[in-house]
Amino acid sequence: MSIDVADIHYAYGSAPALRGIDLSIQSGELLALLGPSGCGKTTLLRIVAGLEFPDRGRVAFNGRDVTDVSARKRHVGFVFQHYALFNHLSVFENVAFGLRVRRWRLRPKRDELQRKVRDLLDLVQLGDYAHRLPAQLSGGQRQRVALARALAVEPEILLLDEPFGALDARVRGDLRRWLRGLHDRIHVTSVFVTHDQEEAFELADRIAVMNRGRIEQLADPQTLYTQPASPFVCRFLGEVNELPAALHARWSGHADADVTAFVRPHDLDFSAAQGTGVRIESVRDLGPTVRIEARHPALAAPLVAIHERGRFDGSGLVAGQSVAIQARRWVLFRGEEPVRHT
Ligand SMILES: Nc1ncnc2c1ncn2[C@@H]1O[C@H](COP(=O)(O)OP(=O)(O)OP(=O)(O)O)[C@@H](O)[C@H]1O
Repeated sequence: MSIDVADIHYAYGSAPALRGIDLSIQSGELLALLGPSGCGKTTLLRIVAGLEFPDRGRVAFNGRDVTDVSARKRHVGFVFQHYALFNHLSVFENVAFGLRVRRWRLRPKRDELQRKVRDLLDLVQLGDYAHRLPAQLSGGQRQRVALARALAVEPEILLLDEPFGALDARVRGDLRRWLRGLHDRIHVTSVFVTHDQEEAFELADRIAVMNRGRIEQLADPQTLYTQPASPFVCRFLGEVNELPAALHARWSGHADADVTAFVRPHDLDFSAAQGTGVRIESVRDLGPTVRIEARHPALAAPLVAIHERGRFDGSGLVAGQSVAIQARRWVLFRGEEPVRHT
């Protein structure tokens, strides 16, 4: 089922949270809403769900206007960061709950309900845990129960709000790969909220980067990374060096004084060279890579390069060494506007 959101505005009292959101999500797509805390991700998700109603704008599912339709009638499944499973009910009963409370016409018969819940538990790989209580599960297992419960009513849209936010990094990584695999099998149109760019990149078909109630850019991960639409998007996607015109003119061919080159640490190279005025301040061993910070007399912030270990070993780069800098890739901005490569 496709989702179309048009010109959505929403304010909490007099404080605007969404300021003109347009977004089209294709049927079967997995879309991430990515952005810093407070940018409006959750509010937008709740409007799609029907838990909030916009001050202005429309929401449509498969072309049908649902702006004024209640959450109950929108047939969407939800998973939240702290999903309130019923602690006194078994895993099986938690998943069955959504089916038991359906209107009697839609409520499955006993055998069918058993089969359905079993199938769902197998789908989330918890078939052997049906009789356990939530307290006897790990955090990751609990989130999978929450997902099975959301899927039980066969939603055509699945909405996930930081579903793995409360879990440790390792489990998060495992669960998001698992969720991606699940989505590839069941293809339910899904929207998930995250402030973690790595999570968005690994999971999503497309990512909407939000900032202060607006979408700054909507694109697939690769386009977002290689052609960020604004300095904000570029900074939000990870650490980046910002080099003024005079410094990068040599590589970029842009002598334009207003242009700034944004260079990722792994696209910046340092090499030992005398008399450049750029000095290494610190070298930090990160295992497979080495993080090197250098001080340029014209820049307030240190320049950061990340070198692969193979390239670093034997390079003679140590604290105090004077270095030449070279960028392999960059994106240019003139103020807030991207400058396209010619
Ligand atoms: N119930 C509320 N009452 C008043 N203001 C609210 C309420 N909920 C959210 N806001 C404000 O609306 C803005 C958007 O909030 P929202 O929760 O949508 O952001 P978010 O991007 O999901 O943030 P986070 O990543 O921290 O959850 C924020 O400035 C927030 O302070």
